Amino acid sequence: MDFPTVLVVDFGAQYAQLIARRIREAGVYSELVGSDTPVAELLARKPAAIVLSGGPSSVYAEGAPQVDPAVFEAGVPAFGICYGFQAMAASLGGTVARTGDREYGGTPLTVTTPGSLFGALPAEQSVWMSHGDAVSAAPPGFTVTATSTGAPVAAFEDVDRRLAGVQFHPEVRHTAHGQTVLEHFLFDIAGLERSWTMANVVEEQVAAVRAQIGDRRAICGLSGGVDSAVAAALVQQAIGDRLTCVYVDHGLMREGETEQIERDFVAVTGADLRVVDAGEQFLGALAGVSDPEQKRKIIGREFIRVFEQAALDVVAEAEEHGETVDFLVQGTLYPDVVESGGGTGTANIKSHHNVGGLPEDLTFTLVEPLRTLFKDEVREVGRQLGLPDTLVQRQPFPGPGLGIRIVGEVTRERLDVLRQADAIAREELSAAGLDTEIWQCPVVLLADVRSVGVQGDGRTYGHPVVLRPVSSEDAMTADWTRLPYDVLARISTRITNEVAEVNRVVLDVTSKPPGTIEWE
Ligand SMILES: Nc1ncnc2c1ncn2[C@@H]1O[C@H](COP(=O)(O)OP(=O)(O)OP(=O)(O)O)[C@@H](O)[C@H]1O
Ligand SMILES: O=c1[nH]c(=O)c2[nH+]cn([C@@H]3O[C@H](COP(=O)(O)O)[C@@H](O)[C@H]3O)c2[nH]1
Ligand SMILES: NC(=O)CC[C@H](N)C(=O)O
Ligand SMILES: [Mg+2]
Repeated sequence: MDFPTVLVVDFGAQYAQLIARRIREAGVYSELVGSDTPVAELLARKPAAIVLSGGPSSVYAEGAPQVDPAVFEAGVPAFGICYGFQAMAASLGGTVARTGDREYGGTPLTVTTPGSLFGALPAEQSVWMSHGDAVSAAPPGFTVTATSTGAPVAAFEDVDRRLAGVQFHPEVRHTAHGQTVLEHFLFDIAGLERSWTMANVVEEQVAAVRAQIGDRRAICGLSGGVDSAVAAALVQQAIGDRLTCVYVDHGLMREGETEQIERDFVAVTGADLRVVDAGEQFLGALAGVSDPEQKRKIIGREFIRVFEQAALDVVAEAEEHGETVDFLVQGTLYPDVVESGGGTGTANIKSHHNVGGLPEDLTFTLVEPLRTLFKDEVREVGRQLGLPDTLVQRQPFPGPGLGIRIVGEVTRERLDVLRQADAIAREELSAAGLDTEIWQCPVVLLADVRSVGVQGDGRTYGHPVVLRPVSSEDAMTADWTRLPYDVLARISTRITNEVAEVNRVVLDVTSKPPGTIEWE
């Protein structure tokens, strides 16, 4: 590790990676490690500090993951959050119990002793809690610095030993002063300094990709989206023209997408791009399939089949013979990984085509330089690489495309209907200047639902489309965007007038959680 690194020990929280990301935001490099990592291995990495994450277990339960006191004896600064706070207390001689006073969501916190963790922050503040257990007695040597109704010991610190912890979640935005508390730990208790920026990611990843691929060849799945554009630009910097980009037109794209990629990406980067028309192949494989997970796996598999063929073509054209292309570059981000159940002990919410949807017989070695990052971090990497805002600020569009926005079987006719409705919604949202305000706005066709309408004095029996405008910072959580009524009205009128099969437009007003952004 070249930069002082804070290791976040992941006890199985959906949001553990958020902690690492907030630490990086504070200017200190951070990575996750599994909670089963042996202490010796942990310490051998010479972490600048250790943060213990939240998690679903109860420390006093049999088999619950524990923290070896050796971690604290080694003199490494440590910070516990929620479960990590409780595990720290238990390990150092404090007590943890089920208090019966659960706290979920926004909770008032009273700072009893400002100390180093709270410093000049207000004595009363709102924090985000999610616990049923609580520390009932702090370990010897610690000062209790805050309290809440359900957590008599809601924060503690032992500045001499450079140890501290909190029951609440400083990493979530809903905790008013969360980032400041985290920074107080990093800078005032652990004594670290700001030593890292997104520019370091570029340097470090370019070097890592160079070491991984060497003088061999790679192909990159390029979608025209932000993540693959940034991944491709980064790998291009590492291996130059030994990278071939492959854009798969799987027939599930939106209107104008294929033309746009040529214009935006190739013009800017001069990349070697091949466009593969695989519409027949994908639609054939999806025929008769309605189950979302099955669709995702089929799409993930067909993508790989196309990449395999493209790799053979690249080899056939290459001057040196006997070569193979063994590396596949993908713009995989951390949310794709965690939702596919790829975090340490996290649930499978949906199989993203590029992670959980990959076929078992995958022979490519994956190159995923953005795998630990969140979208806004990737946008920053893109800017560092000199990509223009038109590319870097694009709204996300999922790899499986309109295939997971048709609830029911995917057919060519249904895709045409959805494509028209989607184009109208996008056109009106752009015209209203709302593109930067919304994260993305999926338009979903409820192909198996019909409702009665009246148009031109006649009866219609058509399908509804759903508008799903969301605001988000990183796609891990989202809220539905309060679009102006007149914009909604224009979209609705135009879709029902211009798309013959659609006679109803509905608005999705669900946040994430409980809903996900895409319907499938
Ligand atoms: N049509 C496509 N052709 C080739 N590769 C694709 C295609 N769609 C997706 N991929 C691959 O799958 C990865 C994940 O897709 P995803 O949609 O998450 O990222 P993206 O399209 O690059 O960015 P964005 O999130 O902005 O849409 C991409 O980074 C890319 O490597
Ligand atoms: O490349 C992708 N392959 C997928 O299989 C996939 N599924 C969801 N998404 C995108 O991920 C973000 C979170 O979406 P969800 O709330 O629906 O899980 C949103 O931005 C979604 O558009 C995908 N992107
Ligand atoms: N979010 C957490 O880390 C929860 C910790 C523990 N399971 C509790 O309920 O108190
Ligand atoms: Mg995409």
